[in-house]
Amino acid sequence: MIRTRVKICGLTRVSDVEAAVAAGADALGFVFYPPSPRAVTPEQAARLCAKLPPFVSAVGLFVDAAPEGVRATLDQVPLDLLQFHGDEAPDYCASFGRRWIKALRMRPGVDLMAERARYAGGAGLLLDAYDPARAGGTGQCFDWDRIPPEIASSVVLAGGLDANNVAEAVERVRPYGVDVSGGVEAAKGIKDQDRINAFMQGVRDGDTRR
Ligand SMILES: O=C(O)c1ccccc1N[C@@H]1O[C@H](COP(=O)(O)O)[C@@H](O)[C@H]1O
Repeated sequence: MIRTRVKICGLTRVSDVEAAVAAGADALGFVFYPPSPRAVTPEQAARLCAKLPPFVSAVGLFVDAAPEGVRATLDQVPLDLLQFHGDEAPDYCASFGRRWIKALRMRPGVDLMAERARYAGGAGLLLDAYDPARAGGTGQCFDWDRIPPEIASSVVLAGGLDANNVAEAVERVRPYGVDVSGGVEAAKGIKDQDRINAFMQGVRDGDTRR
């Protein structure tokens, strides 16, 4: 059975990090985008990462950040992977000497095959809903049928996932991984252990059907 990887994003509290790890998350996301209600400082993120087990990855999320800001964050936080969620160019993404993924917001008309070729130097693509007013973390789904079947197994699916829809998402899309933020929260930036556990159960249910 294929095991869909899970990233839980937007962690701001040690207790939420512990709950996500205990539930079996593969990766934890830390938002370095000040306008987000889930934003953390490098100092906070360093504390949150301090007790991560060896096989759980720390992912840093940036949105069109100044390169010196990304570098300063990397000096303080042991990030395993960078997630670029804005309009960053491939050369920018590759300039930090760290593994990275590119988030693509599913704008009308986006050509995923062309974008995949454009960002081929990265570790993968994350697909999120498009909202012209917000950079991400919108809690909205997009039409999963827009994902070309030939790339589905390599993408991370995001956008509006929660315990109620993630099993269907995994079964239908068959992605490499899923990413969730709002769907496991009690309030913005405050995760809920029961929702995390229910989400993980949904992923496993989807895995048994994919
Ligand atoms: O979480 C945020 O606040 C955020 C801000 C700016 C860009 C991306 C953000 N989060 C990412 O958005 C997607 C979907 O989140 P949700 O599950 O719909 O709430 C996910 O990749 C988060 O990492």
